[in-house]
Amino acid sequence: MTGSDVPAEGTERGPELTATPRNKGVDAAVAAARRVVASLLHAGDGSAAEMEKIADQLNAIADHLDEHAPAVEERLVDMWRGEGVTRHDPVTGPENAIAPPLQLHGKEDGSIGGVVVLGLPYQGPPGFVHGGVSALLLDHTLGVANHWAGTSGVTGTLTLRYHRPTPLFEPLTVTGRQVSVDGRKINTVGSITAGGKLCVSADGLFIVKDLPRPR
Ligand SMILES: CCCCCCCC/C=C\CCCCCCCC(=O)SCCNC(=O)CCNC(=O)[C@H](O)C(C)(C)COP(=O)(O)OP(=O)(O)OC[C@H]1O[C@@H](n2cnc3c(N)ncnc32)[C@H](O)[C@@H]1OP(=O)(O)O
Repeated sequence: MTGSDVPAEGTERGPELTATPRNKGVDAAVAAARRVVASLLHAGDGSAAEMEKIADQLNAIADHLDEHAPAVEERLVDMWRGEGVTRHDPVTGPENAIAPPLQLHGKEDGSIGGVVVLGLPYQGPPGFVHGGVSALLLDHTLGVANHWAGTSGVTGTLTLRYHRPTPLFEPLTVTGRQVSVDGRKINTVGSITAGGKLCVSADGLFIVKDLPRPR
């Protein structure tokens, strides 16, 4: 989604809970990489594009990046710097080309939400979003909803109901809300809707567990 789009009903903007992609540095390179992933899939094997040359060019880019990368241990510490939002996760991370990315905002009623459009790389059934991708979006969104509510945990059980196929190429509203905390057990719910219609609902049991950030 771009900044000029109007958020869908029920996702009025509140505090940002996820990193805002920058239009420079690694974020810009990652945005280009996302575009390459989608373009390759769109082109397909029947494309007249010079794929061998493209493979060489992409490998040269990866070689250059690897040559200048820090050690993984160092990078892990860097990724988890601070206590707030992450920039590397596979759902919202502007540094992660796998992330759509979804941007989430906290709302006054304690819930969170965001709007995202998914393209061909996220396809499951013909023209629709892969069920596992919906699960990824919801697992993370419920996790961030817990963070927003003040008690975080790891996913113990995530139950999903797929009510109707989730469309590609249309704005999807993803929401999450912490319902209750009982000792270490956190109950959290969420949904994905398209055009006001419920596509997927999620019910999660998260367990409070201290996983220290790498330092
Ligand atoms: C993630 C936090 C990060 C914080 C960072 C903050 C930044 C904020 C920014 C952004 C938010 C990030 C958002 C991320 C979201 C992504 C979430 C994920 O992908 S999490 C990865 C997938 N999940 C795992 O890998 C868990 C693996 N499982 C375990 O580690 C354990 O099994 C664990 C902790 C779930 C339970 O183990 P035990 O030994 O600590 O606790 P026991 O004693 O077994 O259970 C405690 C109680 O909970 C129930 N329980 C445990 N597991 C259950 C389960 N799977 N389902 C139902 N109940 C369960 C038990 O029956 C017990 O209940 P009784 O007290 O007896 O009533």
